[in-house]
Amino acid sequence: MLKVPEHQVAGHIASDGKLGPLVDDQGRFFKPLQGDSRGEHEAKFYESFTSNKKVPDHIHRYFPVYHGTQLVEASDGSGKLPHLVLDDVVSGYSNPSVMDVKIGSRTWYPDVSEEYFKKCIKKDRQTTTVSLGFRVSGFKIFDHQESSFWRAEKKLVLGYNADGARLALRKFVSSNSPADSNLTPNCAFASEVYGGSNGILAQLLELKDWFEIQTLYHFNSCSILMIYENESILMKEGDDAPAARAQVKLVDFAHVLDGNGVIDHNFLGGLCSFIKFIKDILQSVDKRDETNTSLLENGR
Ligand SMILES: O=P(O)(O)O[C@@H]1[C@@H](OP(=O)(O)O)[C@H](OP(=O)(O)O)[C@H](O)[C@H](OP(=O)(O)O)[C@H]1OP(=O)(O)O
Ligand SMILES: Nc1ncnc2c1ncn2[C@@H]1O[C@H](COP(=O)(O)OP(=O)(O)O)[C@@H](O)[C@H]1O
Repeated sequence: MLKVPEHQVAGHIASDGKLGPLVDDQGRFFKPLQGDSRGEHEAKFYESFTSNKKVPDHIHRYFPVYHGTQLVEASDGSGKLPHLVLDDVVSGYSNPSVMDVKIGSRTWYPDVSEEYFKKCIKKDRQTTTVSLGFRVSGFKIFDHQESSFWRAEKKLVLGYNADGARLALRKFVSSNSPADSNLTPNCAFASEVYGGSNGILAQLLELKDWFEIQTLYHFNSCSILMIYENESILMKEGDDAPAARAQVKLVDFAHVLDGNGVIDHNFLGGLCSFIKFIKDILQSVDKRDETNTSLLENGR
């Protein structure tokens, strides 16, 4: 039995009879092949990428595993439609916080129609795509006060300026109430989620190393998904298991082009800018912790 994904944070959503992705209870994510040949294009990308021996093994883990296409009942009631069958990257999590960040300082690319170009550039200018090289597309976090999920409103997210994006990235790793806009995010989970040898920053840096040299694909309009587990994060003490299980995944390959021997400077530039935001948060948290420690040591 397929159902609407509980943890989807952006893109086309299968609610109110609309066409969107579905999930099963076996950890599979079914994304309907979009019209305008975008769906076939995405399927072709997955086929090429999956079998591409030039892509290093350690890079494959940043992409959802692809299981081909399958005809399944579409969410909009229009009957059976072909869907991409992917691993559901959040299926192993009980209470995942998830954020979708679209990378690049432009979402259009050479040879698109004038109409598509205009649509993209308008959105790129209205959001932080042009100014920062990335935009937050959507996120949901676990509200530890309410023991329920809190979802950022799409309209507000798409209206973020640089400060808004920075605040969202801090909020994403905070334990204080996300619903209260007067509270300064405490970044309680920053070190655990963004930092450490397996954290988000380490994964982004590994991806950056590859993007600095890869000339196989140009990842136009593609997103980074950040995921972490909340279930055990607050009761981690004394437990050696990595509580946060922070993960970076790349999704949405409807607009990927052949790299033709040229690095993907649009994605790489955006990724570097995004990394700087994450580093700054970690630095500010380290500084705060140092100050608190020295205050404690001085008995104040
Ligand atoms: O439909 P919209 O206006 O919400 O735009 C979609 C975008 O939503 P946004 O408003 O930027 O969050 C959406 O962005 P997200 O996936 O939400 O980041 C995509 O850009 C989508 O195009 P495609 O599936 O990548 O070809 C976009 O879909 P198309 O309009 O290009 O079909
Ligand atoms: N393999 C996956 N597993 C789990 N969730 C996914 C997966 N792929 C996408 N998603 C969710 O769906 C959202 C939209 O995906 P995306 O591929 O960008 O769709 P669209 O083409 O409609 O924009 C993402 O923000 C994420 O929340």
